[in-house]
Amino acid sequence: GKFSINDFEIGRPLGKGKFGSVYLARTKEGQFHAAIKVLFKSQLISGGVEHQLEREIEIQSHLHHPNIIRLYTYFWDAKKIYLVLEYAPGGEMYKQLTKQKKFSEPVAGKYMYEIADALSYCHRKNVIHRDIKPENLLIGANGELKIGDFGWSVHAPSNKRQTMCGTMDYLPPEMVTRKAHCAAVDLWAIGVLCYEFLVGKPPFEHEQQADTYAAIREAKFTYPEYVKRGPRDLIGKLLQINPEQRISLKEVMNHHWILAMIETRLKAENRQAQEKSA
Ligand SMILES: COc1cccc(-c2nc(Nc3cc(C)[nH]n3)cc3ccccc23)c1
Repeated sequence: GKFSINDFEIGRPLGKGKFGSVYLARTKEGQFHAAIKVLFKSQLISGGVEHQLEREIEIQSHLHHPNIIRLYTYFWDAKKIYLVLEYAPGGEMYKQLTKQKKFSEPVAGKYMYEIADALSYCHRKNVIHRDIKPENLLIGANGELKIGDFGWSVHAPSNKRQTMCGTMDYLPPEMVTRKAHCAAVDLWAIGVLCYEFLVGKPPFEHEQQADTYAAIREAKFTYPEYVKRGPRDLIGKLLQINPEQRISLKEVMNHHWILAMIETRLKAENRQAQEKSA
Protein backbone atom coordinates (compact mmCIF):
# COMPACT_ATOMS: atom_id res chain seq x y z
CA GLY A 1 0.00 0.00 0.00
CA LYS A 2 0.89 3.68 -0.07
CA PHE A 3 3.80 4.71 2.14
CA SER A 4 3.29 7.33 4.81
CA ILE A 5 5.79 9.12 7.03
CA ASN A 6 5.20 6.48 9.73
CA ASP A 7 6.75 3.77 7.53
CA PHE A 8 10.12 5.51 7.75
CA GLU A 9 12.71 6.19 10.41
CA ILE A 10 14.05 9.66 9.63
CA GLY A 11 17.82 9.79 10.07
CA ARG A 12 20.36 12.60 9.88
CA PRO A 13 19.73 15.66 7.76
CA LEU A 14 21.78 15.38 4.56
CA GLY A 15 21.52 19.03 3.68
CA LYS A 16 19.32 21.92 2.76
CA GLY A 17 17.81 22.32 -0.69
CA LYS A 18 16.10 25.42 -2.07
CA PHE A 19 12.64 24.81 -0.58
CA GLY A 20 13.31 22.41 2.26
CA SER A 21 15.69 19.88 3.74
CA VAL A 22 16.75 16.40 2.70
CA TYR A 23 17.01 13.64 5.32
CA LEU A 24 18.46 10.16 5.20
CA ALA A 25 15.62 7.73 5.91
CA ARG A 26 15.15 4.00 6.33
CA THR A 27 12.02 1.86 6.20
CA LYS A 28 11.23 0.51 9.69
CA GLU A 29 11.17 -3.19 8.79
CA GLY A 30 13.88 -3.38 6.11
CA GLN A 31 17.26 -1.74 5.73
CA PHE A 32 16.00 0.11 2.66
CA HIS A 33 17.59 3.55 2.51
CA ALA A 34 15.95 6.54 0.93
CA ALA A 35 16.45 10.28 0.88
CA ILE A 36 13.37 12.16 2.00
CA LYS A 37 13.04 15.71 0.71
CA VAL A 38 10.72 17.69 3.00
CA LEU A 39 9.15 20.76 1.41
CA PHE A 40 7.06 23.35 3.21
CA LYS A 41 3.79 24.07 1.42
CA SER A 42 3.93 27.69 2.66
CA GLN A 43 7.36 28.19 1.00
CA LEU A 44 6.25 26.55 -2.24
CA ILE A 45 3.24 28.86 -2.43
CA SER A 46 5.22 32.01 -1.55
CA GLY A 47 7.84 30.88 -4.09
CA GLY A 48 5.09 30.34 -6.66
CA VAL A 49 6.61 26.97 -7.51
CA GLU A 50 3.84 24.55 -6.58
CA HIS A 51 3.12 23.86 -10.28
CA GLN A 52 6.83 23.30 -10.90
CA LEU A 53 6.83 20.76 -8.05
CA GLU A 54 3.78 19.01 -9.52
CA ARG A 55 5.63 18.80 -12.87
CA GLU A 56 8.82 17.57 -11.13
CA ILE A 57 6.84 14.83 -9.35
CA GLU A 58 4.94 13.83 -12.51
CA ILE A 59 8.13 13.66 -14.58
CA GLN A 60 10.58 12.12 -12.12
CA SER A 61 8.17 9.43 -10.89
CA HIS A 62 7.94 8.04 -14.43
CA LEU A 63 11.70 8.03 -15.17
CA HIS A 64 13.46 4.74 -14.44
CA HIS A 65 17.17 4.86 -15.37
CA PRO A 66 20.38 3.91 -13.47
CA ASN A 67 21.74 7.47 -13.84
CA ILE A 68 18.57 9.25 -12.70
CA ILE A 69 17.54 9.48 -9.04
CA ARG A 70 14.24 7.58 -8.66
CA LEU A 71 11.24 9.27 -7.09
CA TYR A 72 9.68 6.25 -5.33
CA THR A 73 6.63 7.96 -3.85
CA TYR A 74 5.42 11.11 -2.15
CA PHE A 75 2.94 12.07 0.51
CA TRP A 76 1.94 15.18 2.47
CA ASP A 77 0.52 16.35 5.77
CA ALA A 78 -1.02 19.66 6.80
CA LYS A 79 2.15 21.71 6.34
CA LYS A 80 4.66 19.67 4.36
CA ILE A 81 5.17 17.58 1.23
CA TYR A 82 7.54 14.60 1.44
CA LEU A 83 9.34 13.22 -1.63
CA VAL A 84 10.77 9.73 -1.09
CA LEU A 85 13.80 9.68 -3.39
CA GLU A 86 16.51 7.16 -4.20
CA TYR A 87 19.52 7.63 -1.88
CA ALA A 88 22.88 8.29 -3.57
CA PRO A 89 25.57 7.75 -0.91
CA GLY A 90 28.28 9.58 -2.85
CA GLY A 91 26.65 12.95 -2.22
CA GLU A 92 26.72 15.99 -4.42
CA MET A 93 28.80 16.17 -7.58
CA TYR A 94 29.68 19.83 -7.13
CA LYS A 95 31.17 19.14 -3.67
CA GLN A 96 33.46 16.54 -5.28
CA LEU A 97 34.38 18.96 -8.05
CA THR A 98 35.09 21.75 -5.55
CA LYS A 99 37.19 19.42 -3.39
CA GLN A 100 39.17 17.96 -6.32
CA LYS A 101 39.34 21.31 -8.21
CA LYS A 102 38.89 19.40 -11.50
CA PHE A 103 38.36 15.81 -12.66
CA SER A 104 40.77 13.65 -14.65
CA GLU A 105 39.88 12.93 -18.29
CA PRO A 106 38.79 9.31 -17.59
CA VAL A 107 36.49 10.45 -14.74
CA ALA A 108 35.05 13.36 -16.78
CA GLY A 109 34.60 11.10 -19.82
CA LYS A 110 32.75 8.44 -17.81
CA TYR A 111 30.43 11.05 -16.25
CA MET A 112 29.77 12.48 -19.73
CA TYR A 113 28.84 9.02 -21.05
CA GLU A 114 26.47 8.47 -18.10
CA ILE A 115 24.73 11.85 -18.35
CA ALA A 116 24.37 11.50 -22.14
CA ASP A 117 22.80 8.06 -21.61
CA ALA A 118 20.40 9.45 -18.96
CA LEU A 119 19.40 12.45 -21.10
CA SER A 120 18.98 10.24 -24.17
CA TYR A 121 16.45 8.25 -22.12
CA CYS A 122 14.70 11.49 -21.01
CA HIS A 123 14.55 12.87 -24.57
CA ARG A 124 13.06 9.58 -25.83
CA LYS A 125 10.28 10.22 -23.29
CA ASN A 126 10.03 13.80 -24.57
CA VAL A 127 11.39 15.26 -21.33
CA ILE A 128 14.01 18.01 -21.44
CA HIS A 129 15.86 18.71 -18.20
CA ARG A 130 16.82 22.40 -18.76
CA ASP A 131 18.88 22.67 -15.61
CA ILE A 132 21.89 20.38 -15.97
CA LYS A 133 24.72 21.63 -13.73
CA PRO A 134 26.97 20.08 -11.04
CA GLU A 135 24.61 21.28 -8.29
CA ASN A 136 21.85 19.01 -9.64
CA LEU A 137 24.01 15.89 -9.91
CA LEU A 138 24.68 13.24 -7.28
CA ILE A 139 27.09 10.31 -7.03
CA GLY A 140 25.81 6.74 -6.56
CA ALA A 141 27.21 3.85 -4.51
CA ASN A 142 29.55 2.78 -7.35
CA GLY A 143 30.71 6.31 -8.22
CA GLU A 144 28.15 6.61 -11.00
CA LEU A 145 26.57 9.96 -11.91
CA LYS A 146 22.90 10.43 -10.97
CA ILE A 147 20.72 13.31 -12.17
CA GLY A 148 19.08 14.39 -8.94
CA ASP A 149 16.77 17.32 -9.53
CA PHE A 150 14.02 17.74 -12.12
CA GLY A 151 12.78 21.04 -10.75
CA TRP A 152 13.17 22.81 -14.11
CA SER A 153 12.37 19.93 -16.45
CA VAL A 154 9.46 20.26 -18.91
CA HIS A 155 7.86 18.25 -21.63
CA ALA A 156 9.42 19.50 -24.88
CA PRO A 157 9.12 21.86 -26.68
CA SER A 158 8.69 24.86 -24.48
CA ASN A 159 9.53 28.52 -24.26
CA LYS A 160 8.50 28.86 -20.62
CA ARG A 161 9.86 31.90 -18.87
CA GLN A 162 13.07 30.85 -17.18
CA THR A 163 13.17 33.06 -14.10
CA MET A 164 16.89 33.08 -13.43
CA CYS A 165 17.03 31.73 -9.90
CA GLY A 166 20.68 30.78 -10.10
CA THR A 167 23.66 31.02 -12.39
CA MET A 168 23.04 31.67 -16.07
CA ASP A 169 26.39 30.00 -16.92
CA TYR A 170 24.62 26.93 -18.24
CA LEU A 171 21.95 28.67 -20.33
CA PRO A 172 22.33 28.30 -24.14
CA PRO A 173 22.06 31.19 -26.63
CA GLU A 174 18.44 30.37 -27.53
CA MET A 175 17.40 30.66 -23.88
CA VAL A 176 19.33 33.85 -23.10
CA THR A 177 17.87 35.40 -26.27
CA ARG A 178 14.48 33.94 -25.25
CA LYS A 179 13.88 31.96 -28.45
CA ALA A 180 11.75 28.82 -28.37
CA HIS A 181 13.96 25.99 -27.18
CA CYS A 182 13.95 22.22 -27.36
CA ALA A 183 15.93 19.22 -26.17
CA ALA A 184 19.11 20.72 -27.67
CA VAL A 185 19.36 22.97 -24.59
CA ASP A 186 20.52 19.91 -22.65
CA LEU A 187 23.22 19.29 -25.30
CA TRP A 188 24.63 22.79 -24.76
CA ALA A 189 24.51 22.26 -20.96
CA ILE A 190 26.54 19.03 -21.07
CA GLY A 191 29.10 20.87 -23.21
CA VAL A 192 29.39 23.43 -20.39
CA LEU A 193 29.44 20.57 -17.86
CA CYS A 194 32.28 18.75 -19.64
CA TYR A 195 34.35 21.95 -19.71
CA GLU A 196 33.68 22.56 -15.99
CA PHE A 197 34.57 18.93 -15.11
CA LEU A 198 37.96 19.31 -16.84
CA VAL A 199 38.79 22.94 -15.98
CA GLY A 200 37.03 23.46 -12.62
CA LYS A 201 34.97 26.42 -13.79
CA PRO A 202 32.41 26.95 -16.57
CA PRO A 203 33.60 28.35 -19.95
CA PHE A 204 31.53 31.55 -20.01
CA GLU A 205 32.07 32.65 -16.40
CA HIS A 206 32.73 36.40 -16.11
CA GLU A 207 32.59 38.94 -13.30
CA GLN A 208 29.79 40.89 -14.99
CA GLN A 209 26.62 39.02 -15.99
CA ALA A 210 26.51 41.13 -19.19
CA ASP A 211 29.89 39.69 -20.21
CA THR A 212 28.67 36.14 -19.49
CA TYR A 213 25.58 36.86 -21.62
CA ALA A 214 27.69 38.18 -24.52
CA ALA A 215 30.14 35.26 -24.33
CA ILE A 216 27.26 32.73 -24.39
CA ARG A 217 25.58 34.42 -27.37
CA GLU A 218 28.83 34.26 -29.35
CA ALA A 219 29.88 30.88 -27.90
CA LYS A 220 33.15 32.65 -27.08
CA PHE A 221 35.48 30.78 -24.69
CA THR A 222 39.07 29.58 -24.45
CA TYR A 223 40.72 26.40 -23.11
CA PRO A 224 43.63 26.18 -20.69
CA GLU A 225 46.54 24.63 -22.60
CA TYR A 226 46.28 21.29 -20.69
CA VAL A 227 42.87 20.46 -22.23
CA LYS A 228 43.66 17.94 -24.97
CA ARG A 229 42.34 17.61 -28.54
CA GLY A 230 39.78 14.86 -27.72
CA PRO A 231 37.73 16.80 -25.15
CA ARG A 232 38.14 20.05 -27.15
CA ASP A 233 36.58 18.27 -30.14
CA LEU A 234 33.59 17.05 -28.09
CA ILE A 235 33.02 20.36 -26.24
CA GLY A 236 33.32 22.30 -29.52
CA LYS A 237 30.63 20.12 -31.11
CA LEU A 238 28.25 20.74 -28.19
CA LEU A 239 28.82 24.49 -27.69
CA GLN A 240 27.37 25.40 -31.10
CA ILE A 241 25.20 28.57 -31.19
CA ASN A 242 22.78 26.96 -33.64
CA PRO A 243 20.93 24.16 -31.73
CA GLU A 244 20.61 22.10 -34.94
CA GLN A 245 24.40 21.96 -35.29
CA ARG A 246 25.00 20.42 -31.85
CA ILE A 247 25.94 16.73 -32.04
CA SER A 248 23.34 14.26 -30.73
CA LEU A 249 23.51 12.41 -27.41
CA LYS A 250 24.16 9.16 -29.29
CA GLU A 251 27.13 10.81 -31.05
CA VAL A 252 28.39 11.97 -27.61
CA MET A 253 28.22 8.37 -26.35
CA ASN A 254 30.13 7.20 -29.47
CA HIS A 255 32.67 10.03 -29.49
CA HIS A 256 36.25 8.70 -29.86
CA TRP A 257 37.44 10.52 -26.69
CA ILE A 258 34.47 9.22 -24.59
CA LEU A 259 35.04 5.66 -25.80
CA ALA A 260 38.78 5.93 -25.11
CA MET A 261 38.11 7.24 -21.58
CA ILE A 262 35.66 4.42 -20.82
CA GLU A 263 38.19 1.92 -22.21
CA THR A 264 40.86 3.49 -19.96
CA ARG A 265 38.68 3.17 -16.85
CA LEU A 266 37.59 -0.39 -17.66
CA LYS A 267 41.24 -1.42 -18.04
CA ALA A 268 42.15 0.27 -14.73
CA GLU A 269 39.21 -1.40 -12.98
CA ASN A 270 40.14 -4.80 -14.43
CA ARG A 271 43.77 -4.34 -13.36
CA GLN A 272 42.63 -3.51 -9.82
CA ALA A 273 40.28 -6.53 -9.80
CA GLN A 274 43.13 -8.83 -10.96
CA GLU A 275 45.52 -7.43 -8.37
CA LYS A 276 42.89 -8.08 -5.68
CA SER A 277 42.28 -11.65 -6.79
CA ALA A 278 45.98 -12.37 -7.46
C1 LIG B 1 22.93 20.92 0.23
O1 LIG B 1 23.48 19.66 0.61
C2 LIG B 1 22.74 18.56 0.38
C3 LIG B 1 21.41 18.68 0.10
C4 LIG B 1 20.71 17.54 -0.12
C5 LIG B 1 21.31 16.29 -0.08
C6 LIG B 1 22.66 16.19 0.21
C7 LIG B 1 23.27 14.84 0.21
N1 LIG B 1 22.58 13.94 -0.50
C8 LIG B 1 23.02 12.67 -0.58
N2 LIG B 1 22.31 11.76 -1.30
C9 LIG B 1 21.08 11.93 -1.87
C10 LIG B 1 20.27 13.06 -1.95
C11 LIG B 1 19.15 12.64 -2.64
C12 LIG B 1 17.94 13.44 -3.00
N3 LIG B 1 19.30 11.35 -2.94
N4 LIG B 1 20.47 10.93 -2.48
C13 LIG B 1 24.17 12.23 0.04
C14 LIG B 1 24.92 13.14 0.80
C15 LIG B 1 26.10 12.72 1.44
C16 LIG B 1 26.82 13.60 2.17
C17 LIG B 1 26.39 14.92 2.29
C18 LIG B 1 25.24 15.36 1.67
C19 LIG B 1 24.48 14.48 0.91
C20 LIG B 1 23.36 17.35 0.41
